[in-house]
Formats: sequence, structure tokens, C-alpha cells
Amino acid sequence: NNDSEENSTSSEPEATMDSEALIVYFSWSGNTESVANEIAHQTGADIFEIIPEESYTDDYDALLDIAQEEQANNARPEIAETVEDFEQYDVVYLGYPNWWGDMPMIVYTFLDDYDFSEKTIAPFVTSGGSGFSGTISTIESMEPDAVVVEGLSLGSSEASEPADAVSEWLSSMGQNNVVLKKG
Ligand SMILES: Cc1cc2nc3c(=O)[nH]c(=O)nc-3n(C[C@H](O)[C@H](O)[C@H](O)COP(=O)(O)O)c2cc1C
Repeated sequence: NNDSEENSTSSEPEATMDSEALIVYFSWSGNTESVANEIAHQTGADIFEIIPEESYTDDYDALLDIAQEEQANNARPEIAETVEDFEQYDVVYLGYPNWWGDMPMIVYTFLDDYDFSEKTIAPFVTSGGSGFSGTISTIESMEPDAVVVEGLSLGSSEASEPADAVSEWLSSMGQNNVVLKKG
């Protein structure tokens, strides 16, 4: 019995060959969440939802004003939970809706709170059509020691059936490629 599995003690566990990935997302009306769940489904990555300490209104029109005010004040709304062992992750899929041509300010809170150095950030956005707006450069300037790869932008109506777009994105990125870009 030459290829005995008992030999496995001499080899590295397979997990060290792969990068550890975390999906972090904020979603108010569920579109970004749908994309986040699809990424989780296709990658098996861990997932963390950014939930505000103080929940947002359910009223869309009121939210428009609140979001605008938060931006004007450069607010950092508090996040209810924290990610455990954030250091273990090499790749962070970061998802958010476009709010007034920017990220929701609570995503800034997350970027402020965690150390992204040496990590790869794979951004994804859902929007009414604006796409990423200027958010990629914002992430790059907030996290200068991270590598930000080509993101995935979906319209809010595409977000309910994101499987094909997500799989194309993931394969175009290429898991190995992403890891190689690290550091
Ligand atoms: C406060 C607010 C501001 C928005 N501003 C924009 C915008 O500037 N451009 C755009 O294309 N869509 C805008 N939208 C639409 C959202 O980006 C879109 O509906 C998104 O898919 C919502 O994601 P969610 O369901 O994950 O919250 C805005 C929505 C809200 C609530």
C-alpha cells in the first residue's frame, strides 16, 4: 500500500495552499446582499454583514436625506459586530450599494477599523446605474498597503440573478492570480 494516507503527516495541510477569503458587505434593500450570498455560495468564503449599531430607517425618501447628511458630515456610523481574526484573511470581497456617488459612510467605518495591509480587496457594488463612481480610488487611498483588484458592478435589477456575473468575475480574477498579487 504505497500511497498510504498515513504519509499525510509529512505534508502541509491543504488549507495553507489556498488564500483565506472573507466577504464583507453592507446592504440596505438586499441587492448587495444577494450578490454577497452568491459569492459565498461560489467560493465558500466566510461572510460578514456590516450591520449598523443604530439601524437605518425603512423609508427610502428619509434614507436619501440621512445618507446625504452622513456624507456631508463625513460621519462614521458605528457597526454592531466585529470580525474575528481579521488577520487570517488574505482576500476581502467588499460589497456596498452606491449611495449618492459614494460608499455608504458605514463602509468607511469598516475601512477605518481594520488593517488591510498585505490584503487583496475585491470590491463589488450594486447601483441604479452609477456603478462604482469614485469609490475604487477612495478605497485605494484609504488602504494604500492593500491591492485592489478589478471589481464587479451590477445594476440593482441584475442583482437578483447574479450567478453568471459572479462566476465570470471570479474566474477572470483567478484565485491564484489574486493570491500572487498579494504583497
Ligand atoms: C441613499 C441612496 C442613495 C443612492 N444613490 C445612488 C446613486 O448616486 N447612483 C445610483 O446609481 N444609485 C443610487 N442608489 C441606488 C442604490 O445604489 C441601488 O438601489 C442599490 O442596488 C441598493 O443596494 P442594496 O439593496 O444592497 O442596499 C441610491 C440608493 C440609496 C438608498
